[in-house]
Amino acid sequence: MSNELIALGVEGLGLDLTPENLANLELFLQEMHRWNRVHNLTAIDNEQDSIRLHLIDSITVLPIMRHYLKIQSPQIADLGSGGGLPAIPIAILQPSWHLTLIEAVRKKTAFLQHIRGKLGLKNIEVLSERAEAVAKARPGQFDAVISRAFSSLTQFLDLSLPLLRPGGLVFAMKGKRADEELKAVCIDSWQLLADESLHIPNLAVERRLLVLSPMRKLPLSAQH
Ligand SMILES: C[S@@+](CC[C@H](N)C(=O)[O-])C[C@H]1O[C@@H](n2cnc3c(N)ncnc32)[C@H](O)[C@@H]1O
Repeated sequence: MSNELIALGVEGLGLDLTPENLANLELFLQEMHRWNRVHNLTAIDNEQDSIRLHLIDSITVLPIMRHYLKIQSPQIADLGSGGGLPAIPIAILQPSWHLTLIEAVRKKTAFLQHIRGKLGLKNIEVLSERAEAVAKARPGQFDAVISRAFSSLTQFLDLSLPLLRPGGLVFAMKGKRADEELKAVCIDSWQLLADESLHIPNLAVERRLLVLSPMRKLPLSAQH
């Protein structure tokens, strides 16, 4: 695996990556492969697929997130982070954003802590907990919640709602079943702000990023 190999895919995304960014992304992938061999962190073991499917997929969301997250240092929760996607690549490329990685399986959070130290990522925290528990323990603390391959859209929205600050956003990384999943979402409770197609260089798979915001119900006294 080389910097050039990663650059081949990320060039097409229009992100201005520094040599340090590329070195850190590469180190992350190397560590993932190393831990995968021992702990089976992810299902895909082929290096080329891994680069495209995991890493590139995770950073294609960045331009859209940048567009919607206007504040300087948003607090973002990644539910069901697994081996660190999409949170680790985002944290590498956006050092001013703070990411909370929530993952229930301990061997995975051990890997995430290892990555935090290895890459010197000061802008992430790793919680070895179920998202349901964090939703209760830390209500209203996040400007955004994101997930990739975590749960159904409706379950993800239900879990995200208590975590969000007023004005907070949900970013749902989805594949071709997005339309079907959107039909199940209560339109009185959620507004779909964007449904963006993600283009992954050299790979013909349908990937989409849905951006949603909760409709806050007015208290009865404020309704006419
Ligand atoms: C299919 S993996 C996806 C991991 C990563 N987001 C990715 O895209 O590679 C789903 C992850 O969610 C975690 N998970 C499932 N339900 C969870 C919950 N309620 N709270 C926290 N983590 C959960 C699982 O342990 C697993 O690591």
